[in-house]
Amino acid sequence: MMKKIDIKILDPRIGSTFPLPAYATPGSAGLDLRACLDASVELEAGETTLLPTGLAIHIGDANLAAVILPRSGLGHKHGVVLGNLVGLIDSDYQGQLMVSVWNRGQTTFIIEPGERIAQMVFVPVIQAEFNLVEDFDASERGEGGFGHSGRQ
Ligand SMILES: O=c1ccn([C@H]2C[C@H](O)[C@@H](COP(=O)(O)OP(=O)(O)OP(=O)(O)O)O2)c(=O)[nH]1
Ligand SMILES: [Mg+2]
Repeated sequence: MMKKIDIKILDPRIGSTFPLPAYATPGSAGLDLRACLDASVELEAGETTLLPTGLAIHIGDANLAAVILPRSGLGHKHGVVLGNLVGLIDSDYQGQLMVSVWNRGQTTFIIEPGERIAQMVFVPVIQAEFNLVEDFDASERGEGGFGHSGRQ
């Protein structure tokens, strides 16, 4: 199912020099986000930097959000992941989409203008209304967690 999401172009190069985010294949879950840069950025080993995308979206529906995730090739081969591990875009956020990139690798990584540096996935959200109770209805797990059931 496709859903219309309002998008604003903040940098005139978006839509010409740098393509708008688009699904690469009909089955893609993620839209690649590009670094909207004037010049390449050298990200030294261990360094984190915040990159602009030149775009803003307004999701405008509390039952939707977007998450920004690493690209697996960048993360696995180059150690370039996200400084916040996962970015969460609230449905009422109207500012520029920013990507925090962290070079957790051992070597400098050069980010070129327009490079696809992360991906964004729209996800359904349910906002909870808390129902205060003294005791929960019993469940099979109860309070067991954190490896409670062993490793095999
Ligand atoms: O990778 C990210 C993460 C967040 N945001 C924007 C959208 C999001 O709605 C807003 C706030 O993010 P979050 O709530 O995770 O950050 P915070 O540190 O709690 O900031 P705030 O006090 O503004 O909520 O920042 C991005 O552009 N990129
Ligand atoms: Mg917040």
